[in-house]
Amino acid sequence: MIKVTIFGVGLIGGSLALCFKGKSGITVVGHSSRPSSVEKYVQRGVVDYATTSMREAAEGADFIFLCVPVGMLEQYVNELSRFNLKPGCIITDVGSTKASVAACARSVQLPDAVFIGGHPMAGSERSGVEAASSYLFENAFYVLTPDETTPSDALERLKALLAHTKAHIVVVDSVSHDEIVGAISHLPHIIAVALVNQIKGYNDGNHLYGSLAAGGFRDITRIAASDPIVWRDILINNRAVLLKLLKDWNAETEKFVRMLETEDGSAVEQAFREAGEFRSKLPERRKGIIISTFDCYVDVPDHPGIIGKIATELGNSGINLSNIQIIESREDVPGVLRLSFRKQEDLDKALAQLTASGYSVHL
Ligand SMILES: NC(=O)C1=CN([C@@H]2O[C@H](COP(=O)(O)OP(=O)(O)OC[C@H]3O[C@@H](n4cnc5c(N)ncnc54)[C@H](O)[C@@H]3O)[C@@H](O)[C@H]2O)C=CC1
Ligand SMILES: O=C(O)C(=O)Cc1ccc(O)cc1
Repeated sequence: MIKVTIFGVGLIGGSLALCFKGKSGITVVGHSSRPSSVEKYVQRGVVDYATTSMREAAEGADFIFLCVPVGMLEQYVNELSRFNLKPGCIITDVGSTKASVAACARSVQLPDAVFIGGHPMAGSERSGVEAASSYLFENAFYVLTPDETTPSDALERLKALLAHTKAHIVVVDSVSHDEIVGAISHLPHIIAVALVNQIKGYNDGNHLYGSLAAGGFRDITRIAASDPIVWRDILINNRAVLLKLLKDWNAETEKFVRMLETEDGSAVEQAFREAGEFRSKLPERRKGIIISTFDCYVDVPDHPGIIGKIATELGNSGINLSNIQIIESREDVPGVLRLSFRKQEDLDKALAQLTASGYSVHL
């Protein structure tokens, strides 16, 4: 039996557990310091076994995944170094930053064990085991950050296990990882939060800002709803990279200030043209780090059970719904449901199915 231990069975740890559980020869063990969480993991069928004992979870494990907030990773690595780990045990993490945990693992004596940093570049603004899904990493990139001391057979064993996630493995050095992911994920999260808070300030004076900000504004700021603790740790940990990126960001917004002050319409045009051109070349079909959803809106009569009815109808037709939400902003119809899908194909199927069942559906 291969024992895979997960510390921090939340969105990412829970999703990994679901990818491995039930696969032949694998037993998944979850750890939490809270007894009520341990019970919940087993009840929900996310792990085969769960314990509040770090030692029991770690000892005998072939693979250990650290899936806790970035600020806790070093503490966990230090703690693991005090246990009798199984010879050949692979310790990996899923933190959104890689350089500091790699440096910590290098400085700590981990007899018989090998540390290889990791970062599944998929997730969502949701958190906790309730949001975990075995499909989360499918077709996404999964970065591994081995260094020159990493034994190649250990890297291959980790890659073989991660094949269960159906993600595409990419090997990058930890410092480059933090620079690139800082730019494409951490900076956008800061911008989304700053933008929402800017509008929140205006809304305190006039509530029309919030009312009219539905739709597109909600979409581009979805990631502003991400977990505050997880993001506190990521931003503080990657602060050196982010301070440089924020300076560059200020320079970009300054360019717009100057274009508007000087009424330079052709410079505005050029900025949109350049951005559009680069954006059109970005890979479209691979799941990116910031995941888009494919949405449609359904007018629904205001009666109990309607959400369940629609969800069941889609489920029975094999259509994977990723989110369902009641929208209150439209007053001209009895009720509107926003249905979100991860794939265009599922959205297309849902449109056909619900229209055939007599619902009024719009994009
Ligand atoms: N949220 C996302 O989309 C992604 C997150 N990550 C990384 O994965 C790790 C876990 O993030 P999520 O699964 O999103 O978070 P989560 O909040 O869903 O899960 C965190 C887990 O760590 C446990 N934990 C242990 N000590 C904790 C402490 N001191 N404070 C808070 N929680 C503690 C929690 O009980 C929970 O089970 C983080 O390092 C994050 O940077 C990586 C890829 C995507
Ligand atoms: O919700 C989204 O689209 C994200 O951006 C999720 C995410 C959060 C943190 C990561 O390190 C990787 C992906």
